Amino acid sequence: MKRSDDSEREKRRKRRRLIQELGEQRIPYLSPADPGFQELWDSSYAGLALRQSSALPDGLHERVQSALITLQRRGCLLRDLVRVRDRDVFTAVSRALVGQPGYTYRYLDTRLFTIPWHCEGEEGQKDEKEKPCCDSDLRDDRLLEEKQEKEKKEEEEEDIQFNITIINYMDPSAMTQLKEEPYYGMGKMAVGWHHDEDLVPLSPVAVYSYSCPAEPKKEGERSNVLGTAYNIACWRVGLKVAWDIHTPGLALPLQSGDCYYMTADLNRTHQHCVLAGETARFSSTHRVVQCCTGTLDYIKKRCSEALENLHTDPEKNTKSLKSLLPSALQRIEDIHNEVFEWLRQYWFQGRRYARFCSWWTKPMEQMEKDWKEMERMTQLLLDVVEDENTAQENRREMADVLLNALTDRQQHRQTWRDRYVCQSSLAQTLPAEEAPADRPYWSNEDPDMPLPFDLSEIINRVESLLWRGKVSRNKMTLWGCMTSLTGVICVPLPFTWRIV
Ligand SMILES: O=C(O)CCC(=O)C(=O)O
Ligand SMILES: [Fe+2]
Repeated sequence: MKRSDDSEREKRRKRRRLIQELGEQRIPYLSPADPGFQELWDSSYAGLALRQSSALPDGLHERVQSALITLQRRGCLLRDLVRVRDRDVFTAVSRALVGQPGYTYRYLDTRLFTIPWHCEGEEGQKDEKEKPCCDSDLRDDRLLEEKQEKEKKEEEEEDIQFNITIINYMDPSAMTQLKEEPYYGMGKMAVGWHHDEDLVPLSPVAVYSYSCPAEPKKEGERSNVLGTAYNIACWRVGLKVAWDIHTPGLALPLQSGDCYYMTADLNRTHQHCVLAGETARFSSTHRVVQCCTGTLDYIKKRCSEALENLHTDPEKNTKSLKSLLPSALQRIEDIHNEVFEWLRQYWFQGRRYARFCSWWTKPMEQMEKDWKEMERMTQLLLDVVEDENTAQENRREMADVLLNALTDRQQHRQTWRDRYVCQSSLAQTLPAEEAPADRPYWSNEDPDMPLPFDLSEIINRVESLLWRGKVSRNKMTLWGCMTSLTGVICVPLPFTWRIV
């Protein structure tokens, strides 16, 4: 958290410096009609590739486009509440994450959970009831994904499989406040400048762009009529070299059905934005997400690892911790914090997942149960640390581990509560099932919960234990020095640390 805060601050500083340097001026950017466009593309944007709509097989467009429309009609595409520069905002585009079952994708402090796409040979797929309602539609999307994957493989001879796609939708006529692109004057942005986050290094990003046909204009409305066709401003992707105000930017128009690719390390060295056209538009943005810490399998393994340290005596029906080694305790308390974050992320997005896809419901219920057991484990650790009769040699170290974990936990809880409270006003515009849920949250008197939500009182207790430990140690050292100096006791004092 600290490191990401620092890098955020650093970025803000850099951005301010660039804006100052730029003053009132705008940096030039080139579009296809401008001289030098292709040269600029070749020299400064070589990782960008375009595959025009006509180069894709017949039949594909229709299937993919109808799949996208179905997702939208079924209400699967929703605006995310993300965190940008310490503020919570709605994304201008509505989105859905579709991909490998159990995968998640993190961006702007938000973890999205996949609507699973169909996987060949998957157990659950045989059970019709378990399938997400839009699964059959997603298969079309997967065809596209397979195709793009095959093409990319041929091009790059790399064994890369896209594991997720973020599907975006926006109808500019329904948006009143789109931001102007600030550095180049490229026009209204649907998605601001960014690098795609959370990808494996060098992951290509393959984007299918579908602009819906324009509604015919009504009598009397101003339009550029060319015979029966309209000259409609089209959607574009904007590219710029990151932290550079000298290289001109590039604006690439996208006709409906075009694909563009960001290959090699373009996503790292450059930023991109999406410039709104006049009609509604979908995009399906395929990528290879880091999956080491972002899958359900991963977090389930972490839960099991933590719970292994909990021993239940079946006769007495009591629980205890198996290992009190500080390194083991540290790992478990870290897992506890990590699981809490998954739960809050999930519930912050309300019940939207359950509405059209039941895939995550059971796993999240289980995760909440596991996390409750971890609350019990923290309570058991606190008992050991506070028990004066169990003279544990590493009691101070245990208290240290506990204090660090509780301090982090308290801070996370505060951050999530703030996000929730601050959202409440924004969220009032949402249907109940999409509004953020304040979960897990409980009152301090909840008999089901071993420890309170607000940890400040416990943190004070553990802090004062450590503090008293220090005082007692200093007193003993002082006493040892005095007595050996006066010669009353001439042997070194046996010294053991004890928290009293
Ligand atoms: O819609 C596009 O063309 C790209 C969207 C994008 O940059 C994103 O979803 O990360
Ligand atoms: Fe992007």
